[in-house]
Formats: sequence, structure tokens, C-alpha cells
Amino acid sequence: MQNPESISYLTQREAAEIDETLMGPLGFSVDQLMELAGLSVAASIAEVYKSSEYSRVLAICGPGNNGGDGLVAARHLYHFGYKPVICYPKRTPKPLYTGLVTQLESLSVPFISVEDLPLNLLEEFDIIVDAIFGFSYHGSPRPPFDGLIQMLISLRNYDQTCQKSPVIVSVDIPSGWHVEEGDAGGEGIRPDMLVSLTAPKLCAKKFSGPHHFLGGRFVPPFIAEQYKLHLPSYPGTSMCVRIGKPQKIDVSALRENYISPEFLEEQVDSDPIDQFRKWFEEAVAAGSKEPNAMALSTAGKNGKPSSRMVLLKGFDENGFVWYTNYESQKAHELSENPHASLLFYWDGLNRQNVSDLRRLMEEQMRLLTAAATAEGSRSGAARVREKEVGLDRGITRDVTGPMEEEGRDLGELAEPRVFREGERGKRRVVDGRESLVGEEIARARVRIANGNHSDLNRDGRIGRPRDGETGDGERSFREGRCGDFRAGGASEDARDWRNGRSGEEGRGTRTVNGGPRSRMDGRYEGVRLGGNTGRENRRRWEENEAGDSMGFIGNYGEPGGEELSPVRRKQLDYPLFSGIDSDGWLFMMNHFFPSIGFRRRRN
Ligand SMILES: NC(=O)C1=CN([C@@H]2O[C@H](COP(=O)(O)OP(=O)(O)OC[C@H]3O[C@@H](n4cnc5c(N)ncnc54)[C@H](O)[C@@H]3O)[C@@H](O)[C@H]2O)[C@@H](O)CC1
Ligand SMILES: [K+]
Repeated sequence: MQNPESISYLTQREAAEIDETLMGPLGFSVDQLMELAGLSVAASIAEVYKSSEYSRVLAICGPGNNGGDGLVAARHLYHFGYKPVICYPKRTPKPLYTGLVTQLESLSVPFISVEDLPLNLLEEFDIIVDAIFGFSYHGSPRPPFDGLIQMLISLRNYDQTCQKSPVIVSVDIPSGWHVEEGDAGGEGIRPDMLVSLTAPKLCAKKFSGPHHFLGGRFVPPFIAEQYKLHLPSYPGTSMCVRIGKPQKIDVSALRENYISPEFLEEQVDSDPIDQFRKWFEEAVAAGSKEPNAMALSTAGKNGKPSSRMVLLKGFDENGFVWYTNYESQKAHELSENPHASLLFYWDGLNRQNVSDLRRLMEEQMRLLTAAATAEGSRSGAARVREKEVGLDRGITRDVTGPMEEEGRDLGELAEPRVFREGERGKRRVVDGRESLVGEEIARARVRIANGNHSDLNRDGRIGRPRDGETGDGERSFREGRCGDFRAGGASEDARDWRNGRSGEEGRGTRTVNGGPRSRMDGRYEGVRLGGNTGRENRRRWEENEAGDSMGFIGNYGEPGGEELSPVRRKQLDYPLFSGIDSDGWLFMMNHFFPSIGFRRRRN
């Protein structure tokens, strides 16, 4: 935004001269300039007044080029998704204008006479484009434009009575205003938006509406130098630029109406990772910018959350991988508290996707450390790891990636800084059997993958385990209090693994990598919790109609099990979000069937 004081304003004479220069020595045709001018008017309108809310447009077009700009703008608005109607009482028989009319007629854009204009414009239109007079206007308006301008003036009164009235967008000059003096008597029209073309004219200094734009991105440096024009630069490839005062933003009014295609529970993959993969591929195919960009939220010991955008570097059934430097804030926080949450936002698909994960990397670092210690050799460590615990190469690479980026080699992994003293001893031996390292990994993965939470089946509350039942560490795990793992522990694979068989015949691979899937086979199943609203789901949950489900969770679930926050309540009414419980996976999707989850049958 440029300081309005420093912008140049043209006299009527200068505006006409520039016009002549452009179309004389500089070789432009009027058609060209009009097309660009009309396009910038449409672009400015679209920037401020979204077609979802302001679709009904009346373009009132005068007899000159300003009217031509209005015709062109209406055509572009049509293509932008608006529904324009044209009032063009004094048509010019030149081919340029008859062509513009034909183009609009071929789009079935209606033309309406002054007599047929609806008496109550207020209810019929959202936007009125004032393309009656431009910089060649002088004197006072002659019929039928006097009446039309009067009609626009009368809209002001409605403004004062706070009734909703259409916004007025003036092209180049607010029609009826003196080109240099502006609205001298203070009784002229009062547009909400002014789109100055080429450069603002002097009258624009008197414009006090909320939106002043500049359009006509065709001024060559030659003209700018000759007329000593100070004009703001256009952003990117935009056809318009806001000038004058910055927009007053009413944050509470910033909202989009999302219209999403129907999405049914039946369409959701029972494996959340597979569901994520589908969505991710769709996001890539839809051309989302950086679809692998995700907000990573962590919190350290002090419980203060922090978020930042990072890039997803890979995902598979084991979880999600990103890179970090161990000195970073996120690495510190994860070493203190292994819970993290990821949020992907895929604009245009009306989708977001949230997950909550435990930190895998740390577990794997421990494994590497222990393996390296046990074997006393780097390559041996890698072999042991792959063979007996079944980590795939992808994970290995991802885990070591950050270290490599820092110019270290795998050998240094023997002492990763995230390693916690005191735990090292217990985890020194990695043999794929009673290895605590193995347990750590398996547990972490169960938590990521199985999409339920230990406490849910206890008291129906949703959220994190209560104190003392955090399942964090092997104590509660061993005592069977960490429901997550118990669930996993009940599975065939986990039994094998506990019985010491996992180290042999590569079964550990199944335990670790295949575990989440295998637990889907009967012990876990995708379940619908009922109706198609969050409320209905909640009711069913509260009345226990969800049967023996251990509880997943409609969109009423508040991580932490607290009372619903007001924001959350609002989301129940308008449930456009996805969600997750505190330790597992949950996809809750769009308006129609916001809840989906996985339940565990009671044993
Ligand atoms: N660089 C430029 O100069 C460009 C100018 N363009 C547009 O062209 C406009 C100027 O176009 P024109 O020179 O054709 O003039 P206008 O469109 O301003 O209007 C002139 C027409 O209005 C009539 N008129 C003037 N005063 C009247 C009154 N009191 N009562 C009734 N009718 C009256 C005239 O007889 C003439 O037909 C600009 O404001 C802008 O919108 C753009 O199309 C392209 C670029
Ligand atoms: K105008």
C-alpha cells in the first residue's frame, strides 16, 4: 500500500491527453484499453465482493467509453460466477460497442430498459456498477442519466436507515461528480468502491468510501515519466491494486460458505492412513500448493503449545515423518513430551486433516543407539534393526536424514542427544524378544495407528487418560493399564512378539509394521456412531446406543475430556473440521457425517 498522499492525481485535461497518447503514438487501440480496464474493474470487484454473497450485479452503462468499460466488466464478472444484468439506454452504433453487446447476449446476460428497472433495486441487486460517465463528463446530467444517478443517490438514504442496500462500484469517476472537484455540493452519489483507471483523477481525492482501487495495468514508463506519475505497483500478476486507506477488516465477518460434495461414512477407508493417502493424492492432483505442508504442534514440559509449518517428508503405516534439527524448539519439546499434532490444510478441497501422534523418532533413535551399542558396529546395528525389529529402509533414511543434513554420519547416532540417560541401560539389548526398545516402538505405533484411547472404555469420557493412567512408560503398560497397548497386546502378532517369537522368522516385522492393520481384522472395525450430525452422535454416545463401542468419538470429543468449549460447540452446529482424540487417529469430516472412528469390542 502506497501512501495516498504520494500518488498522482490527474486533471481532466491530463486524463484526455494520456488517452490520446496511448491511442496515438503508443499504438494502442481503444478496444484493447477498454478490455484491460473492464477486466481490472471486474477483478477489483471480485477481490472485495465475493460472488458467493454478492452475485446479483446491475451494470448501468453510459454512452461513452466509461459505459464500454462497464460492458466489458459485466462480461468478466459473468465468467467469474456473478449474475450480471445490463442497463444500457443510449447505445453507440460503433462496432466496438455492438460487439460487446453481442458478446453479452450470447451469454444470455439480460439487458433491461430504464423503464423496466425494478422499482425496488435494493432487493434485486447486490452490486450496482456505475459505468455512466468517466473523465469526459461535464455540466449536469441529461436524461435518462439524470434519473439513473438520482436513483443511485437515493440508495444513500437506505444506508442511513441501516437497511441492506446494494453496494455501488464506480468506474473511474463517480458519475455526476465533477471530474476535478468531486462531489462539490455533497449531494452526489456515494460509491462504496471506486476503481480509478490508468491513474486517479483529482475528484478521487474526495472519495471517502472504503475501497479505492487502481486498474488499467498498461501504463508504459514513457507515460509515467512524461506525466511524473507516482503510482503503486501491482502485486504479482494482479490487474488491480488497492490504493488509499487500507481496508478496515471486520475479522468476525471473514468467513466462507463451504459447499462440499456429499461425503458418507461408507466412503471412508477403515484404515486412517489409507484414507490419508487418498486425500493426500487428491490434494496433489488438485494442485494444492505444498500439500505436504503441515502445522506441527508440540508442547514441552511446561505445557505451552507451539506450532510451526513443516514439510512432511514421508508417511506410511508407521506414521508420519518430518525432519528436524535436534537443537530446534520442536525437538526439545518432543523430547520432553512425545505428543504432537499435525494439521494439513488443503484449501480448495475444503478439507483439513488432523492427527495426533506420538513421537516415533525418539523411539527409533533409542533403538539405533541400543543396537549400535550391542553390536559394536554401525553396519551391524543397521542389520540388526532391519532384520529383527523390521524397520523398513524408508524409516531408516528418514530418521537419519536430519543427522546427515547436519553433516554427521550414522555412527554418531550412537549418542543422539535426545537419548535420555537412565533409560539407556534398560534398552541396551536388542534381540527382538524381550527388548524394551521393541516394546517402546510397538506401543508407540499402536497408539498412532489404532485410533482409540485407553480411557474411553472406562467411563465413557473422551480424552486423555487421567493422571496416573497416562500409559506413559512401561509401568502402566506392564500393569495393563495402558489400554492402547493392551489392545495391541491382545492381537496375535503382539502375543507372538511377547512370547519371544517375533525375533524369529521376521515376525517382529509383522508386529511392528503389520500390527495396526492386523488389529483391524475383527478386533477393530470402522464403526458408525449414528446419525449425521454431531448432536445425534453425541446423544447416541451418551445413551450408550453405540453399543459396546469403547468410544469413538463424534465431533463432540474434546481432547482432554473437558467440557465442550464455546468454539467447539459452535463447531457442533457447523461441524466443518476433522478431529482426533488425544492419542489416536480420528477423522471427522465435513458437514454431513462428521464422525467416524474405530472402536474396540469389549473383550
Ligand atoms: N487511458 C484512458 O484514458 C482509458 C479510458 N477508459 C475509459 O474511458 C473513459 C472516458 O471515456 P470517454 O472519453 O468516452 O467519456 P465518458 O465515458 O466519460 O463519457 C462521455 C460520454 O458522455 C456524454 N456526456 C458527457 N457529459 C454529459 C452530460 N452532462 N449529460 C449527458 N451525457 C454526457 C458524452 O456526450 C459522451 O457520449 C474513462 O473514464 C475510462 O472509463 C478506458 O476504457 C480505457 C483507458
Ligand atoms: K462512472
